[in-house]
Amino acid sequence: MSDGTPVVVAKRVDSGEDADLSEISDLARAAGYDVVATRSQSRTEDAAYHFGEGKAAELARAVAETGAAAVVVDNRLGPYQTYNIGGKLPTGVEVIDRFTLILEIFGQRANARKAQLQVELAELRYELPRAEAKASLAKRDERPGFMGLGEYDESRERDIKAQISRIQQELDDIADKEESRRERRRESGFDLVALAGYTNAGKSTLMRRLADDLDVGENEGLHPDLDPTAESEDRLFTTLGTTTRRADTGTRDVLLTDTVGFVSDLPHWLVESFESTLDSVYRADLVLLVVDASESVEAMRDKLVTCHDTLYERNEAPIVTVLNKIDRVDGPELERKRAALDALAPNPVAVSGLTGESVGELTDRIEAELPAWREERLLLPLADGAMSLVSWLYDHGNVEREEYTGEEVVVEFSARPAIVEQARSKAAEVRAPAGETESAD
Ligand SMILES: Nc1nc2c(ncn2[C@@H]2O[C@H](COP(=O)(O)OP(=O)(O)OP(=O)(O)O)[C@@H](O)[C@H]2O)c(=O)[nH]1
Ligand SMILES: [Mg+2]
Repeated sequence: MSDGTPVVVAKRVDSGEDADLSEISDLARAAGYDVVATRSQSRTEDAAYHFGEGKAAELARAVAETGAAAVVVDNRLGPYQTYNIGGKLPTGVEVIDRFTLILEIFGQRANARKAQLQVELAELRYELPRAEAKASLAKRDERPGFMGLGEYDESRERDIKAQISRIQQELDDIADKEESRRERRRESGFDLVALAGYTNAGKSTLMRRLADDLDVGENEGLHPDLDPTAESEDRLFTTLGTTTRRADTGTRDVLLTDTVGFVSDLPHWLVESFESTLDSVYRADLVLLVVDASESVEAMRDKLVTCHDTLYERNEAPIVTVLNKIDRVDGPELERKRAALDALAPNPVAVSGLTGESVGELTDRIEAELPAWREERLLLPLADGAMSLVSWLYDHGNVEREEYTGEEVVVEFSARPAIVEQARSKAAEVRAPAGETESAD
């Protein structure tokens, strides 16, 4: 849709030298736009135009010179500011703010039903205050078609609210199903580890490095929703949905989930719209917070703060910070960055997902940080069911010893506490199968 469409990118900062236009340009390119010009301004926000009125006129000239079809603004624009800037531009030229742009990218990449619903929900939440503004403008000035949203219609706000609650309901149902799936996976002895981090930090690359090469058929048999692929590209928001693969970290059976990256300056409602996707992070047993260590300390710090803010309220799991891309950083520089970021990223693991360097240290650390397993020893008669219990223990925990002595078998194993409880009742069942107990009558 927007492939190759020329756009002008603009950004305002309150003070200081030049605004950094690199991330917003990357986002525009990720949406498929061709960035043909950039403009920035350092001044306080203008109530009417956001930029100074002179800068708004300069944007219009840049559009005319380059034939751009839209102006992409990195700042948070109010509905009236969007309208006023639009009024300066040649007719038909759109004003796109940071959130609309991100929603556009998400919309293009949303394949699964859940992702589509989340994008739709975010779009509606974005539209609601604008529909309200449009209503009041229409009443005041009788200007129909404000911001290209179509004719003002009395019932539009009510429609939006009804759609929001319908989608919210459907997403809640999906979230419930996913929560029970996480519980089933835990009951089957898996630990759930999630990769989180800023977009483009290298999560998907690390995922492929950690995932064991179980063939897909076997993967599918175990868990129909496991996905063998996780794309990587030097592009923002390559990953949108969630991908889960098995990883062998030594003794534990880990299911590793890769998901959407974080990005700064997102309004609350946008993050909320992706809540059920982020649940795979919030409800994991351990979170690996991936940071691109090849960037400047300042960029790393800003991105870490964004990640912590996103995780802060709802995350329940311990966090291990992973400094990634160390193939691009020399030893002294890495040490300097590690020290500078010590407060935000205590005791990090430094790896390269691309070359595999130090990935072994990471798997050791994963094992060390996962919730502790309990040790247990069971003595079973060599009766019906004993062998299937032993193989169940192999599937759900870590069997350390298995010894046969004539009529009995001794198994020593470790597993998560819930599994140990289940094993005990299964063992009681083997010793005295239901219906065959002597005291039955
Ligand atoms: N040099 C180097 N490049 C890496 C490393 N890990 C990832 N990259 C590159 O960084 C870019 C982003 O990697 P991805 O794995 O797609 O990052 P991501 O965090 O999944 O990104 P999104 O899904 O877009 O949020 C790609 O070009 C990777 O090849 C690394 O350890 N070293
Ligand atoms: Mg990715």
